Amino acid sequence: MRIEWADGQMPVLRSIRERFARERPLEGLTVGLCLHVTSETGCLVRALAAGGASVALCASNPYATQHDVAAALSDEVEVHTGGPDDWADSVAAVAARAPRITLDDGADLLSALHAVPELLDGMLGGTEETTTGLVRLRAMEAEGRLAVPVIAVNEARAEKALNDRFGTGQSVLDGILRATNILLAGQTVVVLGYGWTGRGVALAAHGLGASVIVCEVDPLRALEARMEGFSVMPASVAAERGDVFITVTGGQDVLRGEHFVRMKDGAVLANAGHFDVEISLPDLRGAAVEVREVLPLVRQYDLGDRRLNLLAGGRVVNLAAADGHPAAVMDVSFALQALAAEALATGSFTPGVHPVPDGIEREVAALKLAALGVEIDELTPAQVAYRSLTSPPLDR
Ligand SMILES: NC(=O)c1ccc[n+]([C@@H]2O[C@H](COP(=O)([O-])OP(=O)(O)OC[C@H]3O[C@@H](n4cnc5c(N)ncnc54)[C@H](O)[C@@H]3O)[C@@H](O)[C@H]2O)c1
Repeated sequence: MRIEWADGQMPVLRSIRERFARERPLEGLTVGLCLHVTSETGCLVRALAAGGASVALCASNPYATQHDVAAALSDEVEVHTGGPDDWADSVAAVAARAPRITLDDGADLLSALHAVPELLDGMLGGTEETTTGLVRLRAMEAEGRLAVPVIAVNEARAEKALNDRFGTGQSVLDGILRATNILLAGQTVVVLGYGWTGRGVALAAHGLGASVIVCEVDPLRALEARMEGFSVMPASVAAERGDVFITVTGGQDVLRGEHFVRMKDGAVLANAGHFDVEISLPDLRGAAVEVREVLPLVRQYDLGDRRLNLLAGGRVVNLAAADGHPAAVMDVSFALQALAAEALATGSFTPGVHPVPDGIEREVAALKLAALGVEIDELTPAQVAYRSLTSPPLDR
């Protein structure tokens, strides 16, 4: 049922699945997937299978597997979802199928294939869903070890604009609200880090009626935040004003002792960055006279004269306290994945990391607009001709 529910929220991927079923662009190819095993991934698996692929799936993170989804998919395709102890075996089992195309979230499958070079024979390439995976793959490329093309889905404009901004923006607040049930309207929310993700969090908090303060270390990003209507100030000043603090920088110790001592009684601390090092837990523990769990996902640090409330132990709050990105956002990510797989099957790429071809970005955006019932203009032939002129005509 969960996959059917996600399918209802993923019209772009559904339309690609329907086209794949007619055109069968992946006919006869084994496609290996090492992704979070979720209902949205189930929809991607079905799209690839409709395109003629023989799909083998393992989990990119054994802790995030939705086991009911894995069980449902195992009736349709090959599924290897090991637990934490035998997770590496499940990745190796998919690698052993010698997939011609891989879809990774963290580069584990492609790394496993590179460990057995004969498995790379005839490989068309892979796609990568996450920053961490691209860091690994670029390191392999720099060392001359990356033997196949990889399409960097994670860096697509559509992915940044929709997934990081709107998906993370909404789901981070969802996590905070589920954990605390506070009213955000009228509160001051401090967003630390104004990248794609931080601006999504700021936008969502503003939309719920909060006053938003942004803290940055990059002058250009800080300027953008200010021009987009947010207050900008150093974290040490924001510490005294905020009711809710959200770190989303990718760095460490963004909130630390010097900030905790300035915060108001009852302040809420949440992290949306990848690792649980953005809020200094050692500093919080060091400053506290007492620590207690006040709600299932809320740990309260009593500093003597004030109490600070840490959500989900400082882990990424939209996954730890909510359900991560909505299916409608994964629709765009996985549409990019499906079309990137098709591009690898039908095109010719050289080994190395490649951006998502512009045509795919445009196709996904156009399909998403169509699903939303939005029409846009097209350039007239005269406008197309004008754009190709090297200098504008002097007379009209
Ligand atoms: N929770 C999710 O679902 C989710 C989704 C996407 C990304 N992320 C994570 O969020 C983090 C940020 O991702 P991004 O794509 O926005 O990155 P980004 O690099 O575009 O933006 C990070 C911003 O933080 C700023 N920054 C760095 N250190 C700072 C500090 N000490 N104080 C204030 N600002 C600081 C940087 O100048 C930059 O503008 C990463 O850890 C990423 O993995 C989480």
